[in-house]
Amino acid sequence: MPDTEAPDVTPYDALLLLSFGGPEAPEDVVPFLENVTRGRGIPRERLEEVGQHYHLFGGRSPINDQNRALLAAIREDLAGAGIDLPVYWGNRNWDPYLADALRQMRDDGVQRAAVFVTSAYSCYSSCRQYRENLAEASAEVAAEGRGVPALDRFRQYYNHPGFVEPVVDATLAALAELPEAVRDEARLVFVTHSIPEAMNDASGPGGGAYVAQHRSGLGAVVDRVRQETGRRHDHDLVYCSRSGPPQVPWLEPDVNDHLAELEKGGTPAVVLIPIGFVSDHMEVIYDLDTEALATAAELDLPAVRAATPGIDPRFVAMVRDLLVERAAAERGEAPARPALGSLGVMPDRCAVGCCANARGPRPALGGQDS
Ligand SMILES: CC1=C(CCC(=O)O)c2cc3nc(cc4[nH]c(cc5[nH]c(cc1n2)c(C)c5CCC(=O)O)c(CCC(=O)O)c4C)C(CCC(=O)O)=C3C
Ligand SMILES: [Fe+2]
Repeated sequence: MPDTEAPDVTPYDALLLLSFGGPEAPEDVVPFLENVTRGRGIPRERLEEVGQHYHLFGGRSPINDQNRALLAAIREDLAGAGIDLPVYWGNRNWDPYLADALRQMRDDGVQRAAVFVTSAYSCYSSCRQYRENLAEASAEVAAEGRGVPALDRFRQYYNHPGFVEPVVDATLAALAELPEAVRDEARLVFVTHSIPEAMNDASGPGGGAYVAQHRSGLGAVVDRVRQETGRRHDHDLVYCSRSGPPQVPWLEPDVNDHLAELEKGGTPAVVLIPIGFVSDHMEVIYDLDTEALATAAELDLPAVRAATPGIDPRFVAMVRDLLVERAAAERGEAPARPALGSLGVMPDRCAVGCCANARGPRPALGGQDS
């Protein structure tokens, strides 16, 4: 970039990619599931079933390779913008673990890092739990007596144009794959991870943010699709990957049940849009591509699954935009904060009590009280 100056990322001297992690070999599957579900009361049968999903794909989750690709793309994007910043990667549930990433950062002399989490929405699982992970790993590394970098987690980005625009294009591409005769009447079925109703009720600063954010974000997608096609497609928000004991209510309807209802009601075709996922996780390749598409085929309902953002250049550039935005804010400036839809921008630091942990308060970084 000869003519433009590199954006200022002071006070940051590193970027950290924080993700879920996944098994990479058959022998990893059980220990991985134990890490995920420790103390979360998930029935044995559900764990065995989910283990089978992983074994169907050779015991290897796609998520770590997707994060390796994202890491490479972020590094390339930052370098292309003239930003010279090391990028680290750590997971909640599998190697490379978050605490090891923080140790490496400490050893490399990192003082203050910005944190990008591979999860776009507010709820305990997708937001506060990561903030607890940051607090716990920081405390673990700090206890070694050689310091630990300060960590600032980015705001939620479900409504950032860099997330929404790739979903719009993926929806248009999926519509184009449907037979022309049914394309105009195709229903847009947005899918996200189910969570317990109580977790949704406690999500965000005022409660209910998980569902509200999905509705607002998918509304922006539907509007943009209409601009491109001239049609406002009927649409729904439905759920996949329900877990937990049967007596605990989770968000419904399940995507498979919903497809059966749509078919009964005469819907001629559907596009499945995994709006809750930033890349093709196991939930996408198993719950949607394997299970839901099989349900649609049984129903004789034409269905196409839209792509996730993955390493779309706009999604990758969004990470840089969030970095530059947050750096400016931390320097006391008032940066532009792009956001689509009706709900506005989420704060850089979560409100006190936001996305409460059902099992009681635990230390969490990135809050107004941390
Ligand atoms: C909201 C949400 C996201 C989206 C936000 C984000 O991306 O973080 C997400 C992502 C993911 N969830 C994943 C995997 C699992 N989630 C589980 C369990 C659970 N998820 C929950 C919620 C979420 N999960 C909840 C409320 C539970 C019940 C237990 C608990 O209350 O904690 C279980 C245990 C078995 C089961 O119960 O199904 C597994 C194996 C993977 C990796 C996939 C891969 O390998 O590609 C990813 C990206
Ligand atoms: Fe999950």
